[in-house]
Amino acid sequence: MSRSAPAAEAAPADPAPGPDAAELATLFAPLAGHADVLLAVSGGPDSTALMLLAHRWRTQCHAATRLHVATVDHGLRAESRTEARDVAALAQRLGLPHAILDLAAPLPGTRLQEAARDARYEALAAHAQAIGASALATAHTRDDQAETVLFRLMRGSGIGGLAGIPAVRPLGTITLLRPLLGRPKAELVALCEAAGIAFVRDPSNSNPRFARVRLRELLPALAAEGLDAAAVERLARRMARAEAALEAATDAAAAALWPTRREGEPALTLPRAGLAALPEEIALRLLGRAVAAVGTGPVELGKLEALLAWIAGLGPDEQGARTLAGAVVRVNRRSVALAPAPARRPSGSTR
Ligand SMILES: Nc1ncnc2c1ncn2[C@@H]1O[C@H](COP(=O)(O)OP(=O)(O)OP(=O)(O)O)[C@@H](O)[C@H]1O
Repeated sequence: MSRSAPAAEAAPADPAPGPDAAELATLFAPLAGHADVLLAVSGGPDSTALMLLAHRWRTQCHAATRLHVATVDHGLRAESRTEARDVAALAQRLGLPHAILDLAAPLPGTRLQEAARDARYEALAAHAQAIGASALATAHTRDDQAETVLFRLMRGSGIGGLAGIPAVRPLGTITLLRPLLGRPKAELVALCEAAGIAFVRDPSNSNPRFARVRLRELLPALAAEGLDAAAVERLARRMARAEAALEAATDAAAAALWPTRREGEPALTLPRAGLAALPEEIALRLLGRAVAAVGTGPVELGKLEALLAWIAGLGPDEQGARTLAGAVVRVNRRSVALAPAPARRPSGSTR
């Protein structure tokens, strides 16, 4: 990584530009309900700004929440330890406890970015629990939100995926918070610079080997056509609203069609006519839940669409069976029955 400015002994400038006390109180309101919050700080500009702003919020708004900081050292680059120690030094100057976390196991050679992210969240969540923090805060920005939504659009995501990164979500037994999700990255970079704080720039963020990086390079051209981060974030908010309504409608359909189904039951049966009578989007979601409940987990939307189209295309007296994501789906005149697929099946046999 390259540093934006010398990792000097510069004390954070005060008073610094950025949100005032009232804005800080709004931004960090989701943290206020937790006695202890762990801040995930990589040393990049966004998370360095998160640490500065959260500290300012605590002091200026007299918040009672105790802040802790952790940096995950993935051990992938020679400089990573020094960078983690620089974050530790800044945290110390702010009076915040800091920990450097190593990964539990070496990372695989494939899907490195995804594997690193999963391992990072695991390490951060485990540390949060160990220190008694009930929430973990990351520094995702409006730019991250826009990038995620466009990336998912490119990958054929449905409404849920286009809802983007949630500002609050459960992470095991703790809560994951993203208080800066509505703020532009440029503002956070400017804030660090104005405060005289050095930050690191991860070279993997500009490595065109990664699809996300190639997409990021297209963003200025899209913004010039009006599809900027604010527009994408608005789309994500609307999608999140639609997603919540559709999930509620699916809950209602599930309650009507499986009123007696208990958690952990190995097989379930949906009335074929009841499924056919639902709006297609709700039928897809219900079928997706059913497959995930008896099979091996979430199903790709395209495969689910193909399954529903196959069911809908069967004549009233026709029957058949298909296997999807570890679930066998058997259709007869009256019902669509789902059961776990046997662990190993002879190839081609789905009946
Ligand atoms: N090495 C690290 N140590 C601590 N926190 C980190 C580290 N890397 C990232 N984070 C946290 O995660 C946030 C998002 O980082 P980044 O955008 O690089 O992650 P990502 O791989 O895109 O993961 P996500 O799926 O969470 O978006 C950062 O702002 C920071 O809060």
